[in-house]
Amino acid sequence: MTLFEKEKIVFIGAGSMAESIIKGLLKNEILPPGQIWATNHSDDIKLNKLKTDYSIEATRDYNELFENATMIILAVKPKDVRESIDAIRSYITNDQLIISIIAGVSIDFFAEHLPDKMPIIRTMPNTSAAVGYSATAIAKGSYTTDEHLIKAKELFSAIGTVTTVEEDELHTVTGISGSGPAYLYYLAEAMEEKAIEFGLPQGTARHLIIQTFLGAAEMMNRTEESPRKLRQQVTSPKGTTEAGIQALEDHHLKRAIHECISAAVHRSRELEELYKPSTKNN
Ligand SMILES: NC(=O)C1=CN([C@@H]2O[C@H](COP(=O)(O)OP(=O)(O)OC[C@H]3O[C@@H](n4cnc5c(N)ncnc54)[C@H](O)[C@@H]3O)[C@@H](O)[C@H]2O)C=CC1
Ligand SMILES: O=C(O)[C@@H]1CCC=N1
Repeated sequence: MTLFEKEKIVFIGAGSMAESIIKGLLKNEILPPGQIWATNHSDDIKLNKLKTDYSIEATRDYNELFENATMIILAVKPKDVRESIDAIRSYITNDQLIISIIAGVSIDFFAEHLPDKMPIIRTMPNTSAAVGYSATAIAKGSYTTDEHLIKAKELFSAIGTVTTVEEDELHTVTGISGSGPAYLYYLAEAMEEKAIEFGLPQGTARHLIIQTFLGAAEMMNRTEESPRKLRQQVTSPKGTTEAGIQALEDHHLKRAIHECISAAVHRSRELEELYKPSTKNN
């Protein structure tokens, strides 16, 4: 018997992250499409697309949606969290498992709005889930058992790596790996723009950038060397890299990156404040 043989997983908020996770679950045959259900607020096109593309079940009939549901994955935007919790509360019992992928919103917030002793797990995946490369971090709540944790880890392993952290560490995780793909795309965007300006065909530039990112990531993965050491190995005295890195230093890029991560972490903490238990101030 597989770990998920008796599970019915319900996605609340069938948007892009839910789709990425669903894709990973099906690709890795973690559970069959018939055991995956999804709903969203009003995006009929997306709901129908999920049904057609992945053969999963999709409905806005909550009686049908929650019938025999065992795991509920909350995947709405933070701004929609109160409305979605209000809508599902009466269908939830504490023999189910709640897993949130919502940035910033605390386990305590969900606990306050759901039945007593509710097992709740909070996670932070990233969009690379769509290709099986998410760096997901996972934190448990007070009523989460080892079995819940094992199941959640198995589930998110289908879309990449899983790292267990304390809940408070999820703010930093969000600033690093949750938002991280966007920082790297931003860098790729800038590199591609300049390559094209200097006359490289877009396709050539794209390939070279992708391979450079993959190669650098693989070097970090396979060697024990620090990123600083690896950077120094590229940098010949009076060579091209030295000239390039000097321009980055002149423009304080490292400071900008530090500020970027601080801003993202700060925003995650702000979201937690907005959705503190017993507040209605969003
Ligand atoms: N996009 C990303 O890179 C990542 C996002 N997250 C978190 O994942 C969550 C979802 O993000 P996305 O998938 O990008 O957003 P999205 O906008 O693509 O999906 C959200 C979905 O929620 C639905 N929705 C809104 N209100 C609802 C309600 N009351 N009941 C049911 N469904 C409702 C919307 O119709 C939409 O389909 C967010 O909370 C975000 O913090 C986490 C990690 C990475
Ligand atoms: O931008 C956001 O709020 C979400 C959380 C991490 C990545 N995207």
